[in-house]
Amino acid sequence: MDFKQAGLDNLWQKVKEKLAQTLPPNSFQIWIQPLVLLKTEGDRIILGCPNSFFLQWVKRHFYHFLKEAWRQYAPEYNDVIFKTVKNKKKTSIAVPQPTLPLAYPRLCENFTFKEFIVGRTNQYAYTAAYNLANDHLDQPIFFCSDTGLGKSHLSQSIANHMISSGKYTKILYITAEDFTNEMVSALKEHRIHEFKKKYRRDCNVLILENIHFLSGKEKIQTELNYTLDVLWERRKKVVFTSLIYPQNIPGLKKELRSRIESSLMVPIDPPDFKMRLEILRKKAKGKNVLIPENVLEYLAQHIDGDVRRLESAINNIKARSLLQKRAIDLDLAKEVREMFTPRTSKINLSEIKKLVCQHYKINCEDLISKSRQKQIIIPRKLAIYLAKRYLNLSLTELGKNFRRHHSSILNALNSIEKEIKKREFLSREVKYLCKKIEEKM
Ligand SMILES: Nc1ncnc2c1ncn2[C@@H]1O[C@H](COP(=O)(O)OP(=O)(O)OP(=O)(O)O)[C@@H](O)[C@H]1O
Repeated sequence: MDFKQAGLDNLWQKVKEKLAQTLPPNSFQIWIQPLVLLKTEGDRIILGCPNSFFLQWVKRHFYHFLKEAWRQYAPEYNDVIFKTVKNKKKTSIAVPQPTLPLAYPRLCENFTFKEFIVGRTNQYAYTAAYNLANDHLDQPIFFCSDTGLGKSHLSQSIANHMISSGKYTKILYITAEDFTNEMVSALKEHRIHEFKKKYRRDCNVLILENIHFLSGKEKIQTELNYTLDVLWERRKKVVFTSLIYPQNIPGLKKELRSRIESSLMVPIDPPDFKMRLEILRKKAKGKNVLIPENVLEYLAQHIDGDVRRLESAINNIKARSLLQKRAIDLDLAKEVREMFTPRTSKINLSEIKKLVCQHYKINCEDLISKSRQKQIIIPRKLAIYLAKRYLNLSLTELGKNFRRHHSSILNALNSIEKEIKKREFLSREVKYLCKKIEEKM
């Protein structure tokens, strides 16, 4: 018998017993039990993992626990190294497949149903999400709203709820952009089968954010079509989010559009005064900051739209009161509110439009016309871009001001940003116009 190995096995047993007391039973069972003590190399312990996914996960989440536990029982070992072992020692240990949801690393733990303020404008969205998370709804959901109105919060609440209920495993939460990147690298690295398996066979719940990003990406759309067919055939749950409805997403192939349109279409509108007040109250409480009711009401009255603005108002109130040692009163609230309303105080939309039109020698009416002439399209897109940049108007507000649907606004913003990056001449024009605007501010 190899005494050194026997001693090591003994130590490993103790390390595992220690971890069994420290870690949640599920985590221990799934991630520590399958590890195999391979050998030592100098002051390093080498542990074997069943596959590379497992290895990455354990390294990321349990490395410090393992290192500390080893140090406690055998201080001569300073480090823990992981290696994959292909079936070598498998005979002695049953290796469970990782059953934890793959979504864990990407979810924000505060995005829960409990933290979500429900009111007139998002009641339907909340109810749909809650029912899907509790398995009372089979249909896919399509959450649609302008930015910062709770699409990610609700879709992640579904995932967080499912995880904590323990009923669902293999929840995939991913943005359409990451889905695209993952598919492109899978193609390049000849791992497309693995990719397909992950999204079609190994997935019980797919939450795909920002579907509008797939605009014009035909290959990805085709892959997603097949994936959705398989998931629906297997009665799996699917959730989409987007800034715009499928019929308004430019460059969305009709096959994918029709599949997505079979979902429950769920809009989320901007919060009304009552909800804004409630959101401010709750966020202030969450940040441990005591804000008088009249200040909260003032902020709710004057800061609307995007909920991120409300969160930021609370953060700014808190920071100013702490750093400048000031009382939280209406004066402070007015200063903070100013930061969210530059459009009324300094530069406004008509000045931006006028500046662009003067520069390109066109008529201001052309900006809102239907003209597709090149000499009009570029200034129009630039005016939209500058209005977004300096006035932080939402897509809906921009749409109203340029007499366009907000999907066309989104399209204009995406394409002009690309063109500015690509064309040196245009980038110089933008710099010049920005300088002119900033001089007026
Ligand atoms: N009803 C609500 N109650 C509490 N917090 C909310 C609510 N709606 C939004 N929020 C908060 O506002 C912030 C922005 O929300 P979220 O990220 O979900 O928006 P989004 O619609 O996904 O935006 P985007 O389109 O820009 O990704 C988050 O911190 C979220 O917690």
